Amino acid sequence: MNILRLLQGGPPASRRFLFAITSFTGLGNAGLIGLINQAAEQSLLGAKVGAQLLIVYALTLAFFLVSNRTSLHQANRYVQQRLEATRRRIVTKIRRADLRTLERLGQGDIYITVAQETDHLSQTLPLLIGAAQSAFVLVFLLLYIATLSLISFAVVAGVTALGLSIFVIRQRALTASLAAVHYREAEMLDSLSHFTLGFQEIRLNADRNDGLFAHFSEVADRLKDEVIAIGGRWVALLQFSNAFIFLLVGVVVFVLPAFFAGYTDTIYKITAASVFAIGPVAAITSVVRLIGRAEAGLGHVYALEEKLDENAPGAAEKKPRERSPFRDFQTIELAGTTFRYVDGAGLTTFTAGPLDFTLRRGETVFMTGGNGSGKSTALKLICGLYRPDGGRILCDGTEIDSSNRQQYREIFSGVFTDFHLFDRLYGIDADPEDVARLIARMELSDKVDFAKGRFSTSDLSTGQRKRLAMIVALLEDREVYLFDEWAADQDAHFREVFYGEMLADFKARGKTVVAVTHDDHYWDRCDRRVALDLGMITSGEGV
Ligand SMILES: Nc1ncnc2c1ncn2[C@@H]1O[C@H](COP(=O)(O)OP(=O)(O)OP(=O)(O)O)[C@@H](O)[C@H]1O
Repeated sequence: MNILRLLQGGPPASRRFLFAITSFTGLGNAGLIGLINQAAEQSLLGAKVGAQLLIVYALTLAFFLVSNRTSLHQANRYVQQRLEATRRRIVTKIRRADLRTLERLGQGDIYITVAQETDHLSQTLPLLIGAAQSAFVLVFLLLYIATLSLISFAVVAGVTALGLSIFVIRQRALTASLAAVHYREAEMLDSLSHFTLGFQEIRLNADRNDGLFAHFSEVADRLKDEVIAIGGRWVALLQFSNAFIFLLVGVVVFVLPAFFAGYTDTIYKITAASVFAIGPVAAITSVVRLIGRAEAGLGHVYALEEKLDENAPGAAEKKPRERSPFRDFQTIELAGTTFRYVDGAGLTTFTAGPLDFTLRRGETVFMTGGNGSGKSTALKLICGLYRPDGGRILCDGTEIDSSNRQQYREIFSGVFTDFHLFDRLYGIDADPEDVARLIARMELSDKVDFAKGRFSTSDLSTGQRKRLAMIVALLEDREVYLFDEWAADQDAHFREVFYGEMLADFKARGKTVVAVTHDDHYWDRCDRRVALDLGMITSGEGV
């Protein structure tokens, strides 16, 4: 059970304390029921209910209230700590994952699972402690019945065990259906996102708009049907629990007296104890849906974690960063390096390489080729974002493997086609004056401000966003710069700045540059050009 797996992970002392305090609550609750029974019996026999019983009752009530309160507080604290630890663990795995693993998982799944599911769990799991308390009450009630009549205990325990087994089987079916709803919800969200992301396109084409809406309605309809079916299962489970408890009381009141002599003396107390069980049983069944939802939610969290674990880099790659020993490199060599994109069915969709290529310190290399020829893939291989499937990458003769790959990555910076602008300069201790100078150099002074480690920007065009990404890359001050069609979104003036001034600046500062470009009239601005086709280097001067 996923909930147990989550709860088991915490500090043993807190777990034991939670277990103990919750069982005390159940004990207090059952004690109160026993005392009520005793007082009622005395009244029935015409005896006066003594002050002693009243005091014991008041003390038991105080014990119950204190342990109940402590149990709920402790459960909330414990669950939030467990969820926080799970969130941290998953984010740690994400930040250490392979780029390919993350590309395969997709952002939507990660976001929904880490943010939405854990948030939902943080609200529902503490509520389940009420059900746990009720479970303890039931256990103590059974023990109480055992003190009254062993035969009744055996019958009631037997019927309860049978009822519980049926309940658990049905509850599992409900959990499985809830897991299926998760995928339907994701499908619905996906369909919904087309309305906002593709708003311009659907407003220009009414037929597309209608087609998308028809698809959305279909998906939403399927989700509704699934949720209604789950509602039906839940109602059936609820009805079963109600029927079960009255069946139990019926057995105690009508069946047992017919079979056992002397039973009539205790029938009153056992009946009362059975009736008191109605509350706890109702409390447990009322959270069944929540348990199912929490089980399914945690199932997704653990499934995501397993996918992240499948391709996790070796432990050596997780080492904290030191100053990279590769910063003074002279050559980077790709020797027969290959890389494959593999789809969900395990089929290779594209192969890059074998690539044989040497990059020397300080040179400016242009990478050219048609769409889909593998230029971006080659860049990600060169900088160690993709692990080669075959061949080797050597830096000054040292092979790059999982023990040094992170240190190797630390000599690279750049702007990829799918670059991301962070909200602040994480991990870069930049002098605000340098930043201001670069903002002016990129002609963004009227658009971008920098204060307290953060950029504040008004709406930027794609070209302007790329210029801001360039500022961040320059502030990183790395040895090798990779640019994937950086100039493609710049105007003629800024293209000239890039090819005419910036590349010369990089060279003057001894930086190595590999730039993917389609701008053939600037091809003379590099030391050499490497052309790719179908993932292979087809020509290159001095390769
Ligand atoms: N993340 C990915 N998952 C699966 N296949 C991919 C992925 N990225 C690229 N590909 C495939 O690999 C091939 C090479 O793509 P790549 O982006 O490296 O080419 P490119 O030369 O940079 O193209 P372009 O000039 O259009 O940017 C293409 O067939 C593409 O469909």
